[in-house]
Amino acid sequence: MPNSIAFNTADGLNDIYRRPGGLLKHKGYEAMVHRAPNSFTMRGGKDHLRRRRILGEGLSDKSLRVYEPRILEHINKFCDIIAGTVDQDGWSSPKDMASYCNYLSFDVMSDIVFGAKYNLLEIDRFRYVCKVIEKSNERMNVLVHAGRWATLKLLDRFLFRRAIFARNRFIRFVTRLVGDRISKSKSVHQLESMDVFSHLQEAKDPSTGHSLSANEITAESTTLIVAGSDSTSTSITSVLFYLSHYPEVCDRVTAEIRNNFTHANEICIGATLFSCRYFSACINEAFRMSPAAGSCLFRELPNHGAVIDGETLPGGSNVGVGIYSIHHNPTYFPDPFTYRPERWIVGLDDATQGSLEKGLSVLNPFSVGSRSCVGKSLAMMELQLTLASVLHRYDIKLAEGDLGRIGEGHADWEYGRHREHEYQLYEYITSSKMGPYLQFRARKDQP
Ligand code: HEM
Repeated sequence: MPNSIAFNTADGLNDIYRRPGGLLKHKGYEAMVHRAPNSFTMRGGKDHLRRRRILGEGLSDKSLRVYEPRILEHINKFCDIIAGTVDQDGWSSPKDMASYCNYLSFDVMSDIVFGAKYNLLEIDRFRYVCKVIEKSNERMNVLVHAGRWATLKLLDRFLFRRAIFARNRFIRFVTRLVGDRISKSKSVHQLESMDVFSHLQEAKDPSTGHSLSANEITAESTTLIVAGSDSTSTSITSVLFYLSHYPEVCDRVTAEIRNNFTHANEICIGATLFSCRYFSACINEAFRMSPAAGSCLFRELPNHGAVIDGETLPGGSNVGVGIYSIHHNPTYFPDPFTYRPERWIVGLDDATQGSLEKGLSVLNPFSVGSRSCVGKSLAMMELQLTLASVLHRYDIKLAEGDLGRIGEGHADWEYGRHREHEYQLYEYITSSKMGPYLQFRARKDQP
């Protein structure tokens, strides 16, 4: 795109995303609008701020405390299922974490957003939804980044026939989901049923007193499912990929979790989990290495132009920072393609306060500023609870043979995909992925 410039510096990140007043998202985001814009696709302005405030309530710390027990139920089911039947040494059969984490995240998101129990973890019937979201995003990604395709309707239909079919299937699924939720809201008014949808239904515009329309509520809740499930699943699989490829790191973080929680049912969001510094470092390092949304999130400069990272640029240009790129910039992260959680803890390895601050200044898997991820706390809750529960209950190992190689790069693949110890993600707004295939064994010293 000749009018778009990507920066790869901390100053660029600040000038673009933390700018007072914010920059508009670039026009390509409009390609994602269906029926009504939502907080993700709105380019900016007061409407976006209002919408974001409403969502913020549904995803506030207070709401998350209500959701936590429900999230833990899904996670416990996930833990039971991944262990499944075991061989004579107690190891489960290899499980594809990409699929199981997709099911888990979808179950959590549909429960938290709609109060719906689809139980993809146990039942096949609705698993197709994860696949159609991914397929549909292949096309969306092209439309967002190269909007002109959208105007070439015949070509669009020809090239993306299957993606369009997938999108229509997803829309039919969501229409039914919303319909079910609306009928439920007429009969149920208990706290247990609280979900993000109920916040959207109850919200009123403070200036006009108007509620959101049915189309707006649908658009908003749909985007939460799409934005929230795939990205969280990728982030969980990514940590599991690195732990299974760096056994000494895995041993260390497992010991930390087991030393801090005697029983798995003690695991919850709170001071003890936050005190597990190595655990947090493992998550940060996976976010850095394989961010779920790794591309350049373009913003449009105002008509009068702007100075970005010392460069004067004309109005209308698109500017952004590639999240994957800056996470691998050696200025901020020496030896950027090695998974090294120690870099996030001062005093361990060669990490100093200065190097830590440098790294933190550009670590942005959730983006930064006024358009950063509104679901970050929910995502972190699911991610931390899932990983801590798995590590507490199970020893893990990579499947043997070719199965264990799935998700890795290969020396004879093209440059950039050649690193065996790098989890391979494929950018489609969020990411698609395969593997890792892991085996689980109940820990021997089970308390
Ligand atoms: C680890 C998991 C997640 C990651 C890595 C992630 C990442 C991101 C990123 C990078 C953005 C900025 C996108 C852009 O500017 O185009 C974003 C925005 C957003 N995310 Fe997330 N996200 C995650 C989980 C979630 C969850 C669980 C939800 C819903 C509950 C969610 C809802 C949203 C929404 C609505 C926006 C748009 C916010 C706005 O523009 O004001 N995300 N996310």
